[in-house]
Amino acid sequence: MSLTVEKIGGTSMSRLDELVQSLFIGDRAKTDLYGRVFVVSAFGGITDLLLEHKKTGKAGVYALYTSTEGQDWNAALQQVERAMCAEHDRLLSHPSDLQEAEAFVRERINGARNCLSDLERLCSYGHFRLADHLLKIRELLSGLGEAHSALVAVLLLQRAGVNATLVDLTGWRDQTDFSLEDRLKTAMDGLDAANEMPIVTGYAQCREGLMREFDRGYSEVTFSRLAALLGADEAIIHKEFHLSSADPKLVGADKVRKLGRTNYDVADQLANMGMEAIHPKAARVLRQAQVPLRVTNAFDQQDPGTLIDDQPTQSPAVEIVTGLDIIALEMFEQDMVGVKGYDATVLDILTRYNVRIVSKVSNANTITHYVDAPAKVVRKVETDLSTLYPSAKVSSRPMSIVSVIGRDMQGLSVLSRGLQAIAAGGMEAIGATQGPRNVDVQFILERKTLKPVIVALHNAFVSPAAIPELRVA
Ligand SMILES: Nc1ncnc2c1ncn2[C@@H]1O[C@H](COP(=O)(O)OP(=O)(O)O)[C@@H](O)[C@H]1O
Ligand SMILES: N[C@@H](CC(=O)OP(=O)(O)O)C(=O)O
Repeated sequence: MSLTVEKIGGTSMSRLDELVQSLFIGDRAKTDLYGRVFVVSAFGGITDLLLEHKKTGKAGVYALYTSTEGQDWNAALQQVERAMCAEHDRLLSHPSDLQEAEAFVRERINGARNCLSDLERLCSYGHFRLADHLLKIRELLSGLGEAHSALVAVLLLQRAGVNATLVDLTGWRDQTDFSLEDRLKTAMDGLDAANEMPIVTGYAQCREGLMREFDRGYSEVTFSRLAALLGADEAIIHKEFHLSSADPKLVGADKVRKLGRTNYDVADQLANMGMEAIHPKAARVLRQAQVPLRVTNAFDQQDPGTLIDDQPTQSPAVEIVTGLDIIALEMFEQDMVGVKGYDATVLDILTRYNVRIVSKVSNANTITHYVDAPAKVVRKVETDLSTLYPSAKVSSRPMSIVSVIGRDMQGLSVLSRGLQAIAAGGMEAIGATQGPRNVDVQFILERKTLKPVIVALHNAFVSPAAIPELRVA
């Protein structure tokens, strides 16, 4: 029997009703239903409400609870409860399923609320510090989202006649101290994948702390570790769209092309640009276990999607254009020339505030980091730098970055052609960089031009009108 481990992301989970009749069942014979283990994310937007919004940073329950300003986390938790119930009310129809899902949400949300209130009370005494428990709280809250979506999927599938089994790795009321590997092994032990369909929570409670090691996007880590552990024939990530030459929502679903084939190098560049084809740490696990990875469109299961492996391409080409808003953090110091240590100090401070660096440039007296972090955090970095280097000019500015990416773009003059395409669209690049490895070219822009520049570069390099050697066949 072949075995696949398959992950469904949050955006697709919210369309679970469509997936039951296509991805999960489709036109499969009864026996072909099995041999597939599904790892599921929380419904779209739920983890954002539980923790903080992944893109905007807007505070969720976790961020409110841990802020020092005494904010109303309880109201936010009620909002999560309402959002979860709205999801399963929309998806389930059988009264007993609805009842079960509602009771489940109530039990877990009340449990979490009690934990948070008790801890708050405890920490009002000097001996107990909230700071010692931050990670535990983050883990506790995260698990609620995946436990709920997995249960709803199981209820829907069982109602459709599938022998689906809930595999809850969230450690709810479980005292055992498992490593991730042991939690996965124990949960899978005794399951008969040939005759049942395990629906596994993308969050797994473990000694290492999934959130500490991997933070958001953690369900891909659970997915990859499970695929490696079970020696899966293939690991498959189902997404809302095919992995495409640009965001279909931005450029138009009819204008983008499916990648079809790419490699982990490109996947890493995408992750760096915040467009996670796969969590980089999950990619490494699959690479090492030699499990092939496929990214498909959850709603187009006739199509094999995109295979990601370690192979270089035969012919240079542009594969994808993607971008994001960043902040340019600049330190100008006349005395920097020829003196070592400035860079290391900036890095130390950025690390301390957990600021994600997307790219950087430096010259004789200026170091600029293009970072993906809330403005509030960047301001703290600026203050620390100004205190350490009183004669330096430290500043930050909102900007955007667009990257043109391909396994090999040797000889394609992407930098100069890209600048021409931007200028031809009446826009301007503030900066541009190309490394000697020829896998990406980055353009730095004013924020208002992010979207039109992605469209312009996609037109120039990928659309049917683009010069043939620039795009993937
Ligand atoms: N190059 C791209 N190919 C496909 N989707 C993309 C691309 N760039 C951005 N997206 C966007 O990514 C969004 C999230 O999709 P998906 O990865 O399925 O979410 P999730 O993390 O919930 O699985 C989609 O709505 C799509 O608009
Ligand atoms: N729900 C979690 C885990 C995850 O991986 O989600 P997604 O597959 O939707 O990116 C998050 O938002 O971080």
